Amino acid sequence: MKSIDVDVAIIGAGTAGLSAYKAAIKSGNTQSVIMIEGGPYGTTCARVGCMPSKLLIAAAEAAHSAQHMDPFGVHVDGVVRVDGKEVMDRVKRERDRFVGFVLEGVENIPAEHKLRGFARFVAPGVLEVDDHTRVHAKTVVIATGSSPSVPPPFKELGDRLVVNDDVFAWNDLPKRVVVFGPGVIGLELGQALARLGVTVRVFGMSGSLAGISDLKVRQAAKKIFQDEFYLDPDARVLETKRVGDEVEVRYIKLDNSECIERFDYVLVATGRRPNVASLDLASANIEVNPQGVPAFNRQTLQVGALPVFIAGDVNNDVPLLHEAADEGHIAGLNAANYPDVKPGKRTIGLGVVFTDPQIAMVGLGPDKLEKGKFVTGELDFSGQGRSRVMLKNKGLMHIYADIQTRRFVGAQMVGPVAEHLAHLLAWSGEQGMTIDQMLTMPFYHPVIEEGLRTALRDAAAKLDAARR
Ligand SMILES: Cc1cc2nc3c(=O)[nH]c(=O)nc-3n(C[C@H](O)[C@H](O)[C@H](O)COP(=O)(O)OP(=O)(O)OC[C@H]3O[C@@H](n4cnc5c(N)ncnc54)[C@H](O)[C@@H]3O)c2cc1C
Ligand SMILES: NC(=O)c1ccc[n+]([C@@H]2O[C@H](COP(=O)([O-])OP(=O)(O)OC[C@H]3O[C@@H](n4cnc5c(N)ncnc54)[C@H](O)[C@@H]3O)[C@@H](O)[C@H]2O)c1
Repeated sequence: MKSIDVDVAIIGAGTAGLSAYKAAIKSGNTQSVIMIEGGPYGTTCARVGCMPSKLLIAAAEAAHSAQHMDPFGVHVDGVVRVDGKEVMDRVKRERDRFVGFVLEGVENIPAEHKLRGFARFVAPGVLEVDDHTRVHAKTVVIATGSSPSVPPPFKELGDRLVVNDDVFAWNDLPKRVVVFGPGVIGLELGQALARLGVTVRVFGMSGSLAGISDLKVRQAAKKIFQDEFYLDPDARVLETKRVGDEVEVRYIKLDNSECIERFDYVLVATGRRPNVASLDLASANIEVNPQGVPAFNRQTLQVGALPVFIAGDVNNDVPLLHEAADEGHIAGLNAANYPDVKPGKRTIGLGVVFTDPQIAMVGLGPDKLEKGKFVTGELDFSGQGRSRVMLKNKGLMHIYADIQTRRFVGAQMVGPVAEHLAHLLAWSGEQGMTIDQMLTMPFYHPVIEEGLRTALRDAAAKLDAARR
């Protein structure tokens, strides 16, 4: 077996790993860096995550718009035809373009900085890659990402069971798909498939919906999506079994009747699991929690006091692309500068679900705020001027403000252009702005941001009332 000595070893060449690599190299503080990748290059985001999902959603939105023009007095005379093969062809073509950019970047990394194979610890600071190379590293960055977590009973469905990766490998759209898990993935893909003409049922557990913790916002979202496709966030599924090339599901419908339906595929989107199992962390004396994830400092990304850092989905903290990139940067820099470990800049929480209407979450939700210490400014999008003009007037926005400081602390919403509203709010939060300061900002007319102002005004009035 070949043996090499390096300053920094990075396990995983996804978004976090590549970001760690760039930061370590840029630090100028290290002689040697190696980035180890076992799977295909290209990143989860570009290959089977953010980008292909948004491409499928874009096709779905085009189909939906074309089918819903009548209220404007604009009619499509004839049928709006969705060609599944063409839809999937564009998804894959454009996806490959995005992956191509990542591959180009990897290609430009010197060969001596790259190692192919799956790494695992065999001792503190010592990794074995497949069975060909032993790497002795002064510091290690773990950036191995996450994988779909599939509950065991679904595994009996064989090739009728699919996860997100499989959807983006389809050459054509199937006719009927049952989705388990109305989280971010299930809701985005479920709605997109439904809009593309696939018969879709989405089943969840215990009422949870796309991670929305504000019950009133969640209820508003549930109603909007239920008006469009079959969604039961608290489903009573009695049996799921394979019958020939189909899957039969017996369940209690929302109207309480029992029903049996057959589907081409079961899309399991019941959450993701950090890729830690095969790393053999125990060999490096790394203690882990019940999920197998080491305890780490979220400012430095350091694992305990060890020369080990953990970044991206694998640390199971905030599994989002921009967080993986930020964490990779901090981890890479600290690994290169070890033992001079410094806290890096973390930003306010920001999450967007690309459904229509979109769902967005910023900062803290009501579940994380102390009862009686905050007020909630509200906007119901049904009467919001610009949204109504565009017939996008569905949704609810909640803005949370701290009674003591009058500062914006968080927001949850379902509504039009939530991706943009959420950015304005996140940037305000980053600046530590009060609701009053936010209200001094300009608001054009007529724009959806005027709805944000309504919610801010409501919050300001409630803050005043809370003080009296
Ligand atoms: C369907 C879907 C849609 C998404 N949409 C969005 C979105 O719109 N916006 C957003 O912000 N986020 C989105 N995400 C989340 C986002 O994709 C992830 O947060 C991000 O890709 C995580 O990057 P990472 O570097 O941690 O992991 P990855 O990119 O998965 O990289 C990990 C790498 O480590 C490698 N590896 C694993 N184990 C080993 C080992 N032992 N040895 C060597 N290599 C190993 C893997 O092969 C992989 O290449 C989405 C995710 C999915 C699944
Ligand atoms: N737009 C985005 O930013 C975006 C898009 C997709 C994915 N992601 C990232 O990927 C992560 C994983 O997404 P996800 O949707 O797989 O996970 P998730 O944790 O968001 O949702 C999983 C859902 O499945 C439900 N569930 C669990 N077991 C179930 C069962 N047996 N039957 C039915 N429902 C069940 C849960 O209650 C939950 O609602 C997200 O947390 C997010 O960070 C982000």
